[in-house]
Amino acid sequence: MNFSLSLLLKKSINLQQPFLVCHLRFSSNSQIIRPFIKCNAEVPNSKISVIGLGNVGCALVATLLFMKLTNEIGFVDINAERLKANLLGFKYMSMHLNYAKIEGSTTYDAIAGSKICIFSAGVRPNPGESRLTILEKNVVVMKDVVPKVVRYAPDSILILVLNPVDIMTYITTCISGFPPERVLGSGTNLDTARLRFKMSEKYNVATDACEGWVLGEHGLSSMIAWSTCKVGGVFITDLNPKMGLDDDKEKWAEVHQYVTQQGPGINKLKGYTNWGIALSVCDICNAILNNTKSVRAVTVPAKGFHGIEDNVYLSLPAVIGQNGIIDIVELPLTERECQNLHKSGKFLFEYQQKLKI
Ligand SMILES: NC(=O)C1=CN([C@@H]2O[C@H](COP(=O)(O)OP(=O)(O)OC[C@H]3O[C@@H](n4cnc5c(N)ncnc54)[C@H](O)[C@@H]3O)[C@@H](O)[C@H]2O)C=CC1
Ligand SMILES: CC(=O)C(=O)O
Repeated sequence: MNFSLSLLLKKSINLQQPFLVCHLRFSSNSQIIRPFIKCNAEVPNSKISVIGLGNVGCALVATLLFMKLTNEIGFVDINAERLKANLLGFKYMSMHLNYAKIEGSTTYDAIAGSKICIFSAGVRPNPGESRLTILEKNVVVMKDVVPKVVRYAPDSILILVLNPVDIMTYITTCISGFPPERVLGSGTNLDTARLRFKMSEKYNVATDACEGWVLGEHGLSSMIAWSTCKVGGVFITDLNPKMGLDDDKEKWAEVHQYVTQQGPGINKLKGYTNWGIALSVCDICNAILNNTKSVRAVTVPAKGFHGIEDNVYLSLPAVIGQNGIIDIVELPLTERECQNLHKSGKFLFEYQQKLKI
């Protein structure tokens, strides 16, 4: 018991009236928390909203809370009951993690004024199916959802998670009319993490000692830029010039298989994936909110980079800050890597072209 509380209790036991006086003194919030400035509208906005509170959306909100990235979270879902249950769960969770204002609703006022809106509403592929099989269904969802987000959060930065994420980024850019720097896809940030994880296992070192990029589609046509892979600052191709090739004795090509099979593999085991993508997207949010200018592999319009001529959306390393995508890093890829990136672009562009938006 602290000193003032013990005094208060003593008084309340001995004398009825002083207790009442004390009680009245502290009954009004406005007297305890006294106004200091007239309005705090100048405080930078860090509200993050999630559209679609399923497996991914829930993992995202939980991770945002754990990371204490923002003190204002909004979310929307069409499933009112699940939404209400999760809203209560998150509110109680936030009590243990300091102050955070959390709003959840089936209507879009919950996301009003957001700095960042993350899209995870829609369907996921059935185990064993490609992400591209859900393209048309998720286009329908985005046609419904994006205009509402634009209306309620017109200045936000949009992050796509919904699959197939690269084409969804293209569609959202078209529907929203937002400038391309404010629409990005989680893309191969997750695949790049999976690559670096595998490298760290192989060399028995920390993941931050491993570099390297997975680029192109977030899917089977992605490619690993082997020439960029480093461990402890050393280019692996200096030690093994055959890295990633068919006659590579270290069989690095199997790491590409590993990377592309993680999503489908986890999906087969539990029906969905959520934890890795949640942290991957929170990492992008951190770069935006704190203007860190971190370089991450995210889905961007790739036309004009590496000789790509089609208006296709692919993952390339991008510098991310408070306004979204600031710059794109054009890596010095080998000819073979460039060809693989083009193949991935052609593959996605075929799907993109068939769409009616
Ligand atoms: N890019 C990536 O690396 C990853 C992408 N994903 C993708 O994220 C998406 C979501 O996956 P899960 O969360 O597992 O699915 P889920 O089925 O658990 O959640 C989807 C949520 O969207 C809601 N929803 C559907 N239509 C809506 C609408 N019109 N408006 C508002 N809410 C709506 C549903 O009620 C549901 O709560 C899938 O497309 C999945 O493939 C998942 C993991 C990783
Ligand atoms: C589902 C998905 O896209 C992934 O975990 O890679």
